[in-house]
Amino acid sequence: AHWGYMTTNGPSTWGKDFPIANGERQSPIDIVTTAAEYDSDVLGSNALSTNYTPESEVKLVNNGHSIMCQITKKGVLTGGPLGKDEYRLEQFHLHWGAEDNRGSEHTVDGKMYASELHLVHWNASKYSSFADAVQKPDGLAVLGIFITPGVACNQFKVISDNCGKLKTSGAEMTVDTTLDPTLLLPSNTSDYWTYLGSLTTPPLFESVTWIVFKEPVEYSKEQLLALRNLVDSDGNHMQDNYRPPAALKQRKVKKTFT
Ligand SMILES: NS(O)(O)c1ccc(OCc2cn(-c3ccccc3)nn2)cc1
Ligand SMILES: [Zn+2]
Repeated sequence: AHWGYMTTNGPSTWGKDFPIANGERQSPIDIVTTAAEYDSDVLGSNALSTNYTPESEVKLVNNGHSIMCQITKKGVLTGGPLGKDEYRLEQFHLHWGAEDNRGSEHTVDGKMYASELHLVHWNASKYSSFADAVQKPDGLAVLGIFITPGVACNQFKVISDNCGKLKTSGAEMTVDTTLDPTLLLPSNTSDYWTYLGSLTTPPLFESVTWIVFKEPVEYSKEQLLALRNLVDSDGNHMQDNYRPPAALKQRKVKKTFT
């Protein structure tokens, strides 16, 4: 049966079809803030930098386990733990709960946020495409942004206002409006945790350099409700589509702030 987030096909069953689920660098993780190591050279050498071109139209897909925005413009992420390599923005998507008290994949000292936004990039300095990079240990970089209920996020409106038209799995649509991925980021992009991990959904490839921002962004209650009204590939409400934290094993989490 197709993997999902229900009792019958959820994260505890993924190891059957994807043995790497119990691997050495799985994601997400619980970020233990006191154990994270301040690493000035991650910060010092060159600050993390994003250079995104605003999308002139927004391509949205309900892929059965999340809502995804496919990126067509050139968007580059480099610096910080990525060094000189340039990672190209491929897509972004989210994970969320049925209620505000859960929904993020990474947790901070055990705290779960209502949702988590993932901006997925692939290493264009070393590989020829996302498909080529997706299985390489330095193939991907994902920005993790925590979402907490509050004021509406204007840049996210194009997604939340169209969830109603993307109800069922496989639904796609193109919205004729601009979207600047930079405006989906928190105001503080200097303070983050970073560690080597994996895709948080099957095939769980261990190819991701994770960069999780300390500062959450706010979405309105209505925007969070719009996500919860989506329908997954089994015809159920798409909710609680998050993987719980995996074992840290022999990894260190670095931080750029004291
Ligand atoms: N949640 S997350 O940000 O960690 C995250 C990010 C990206 C993901 O890609 C799924 C995927 C696509 N492909 C693929 C393989 C070959 C060709 C084309 C696509 N393989 N896995 C999954 C989870
Ligand atoms: Zn994700």
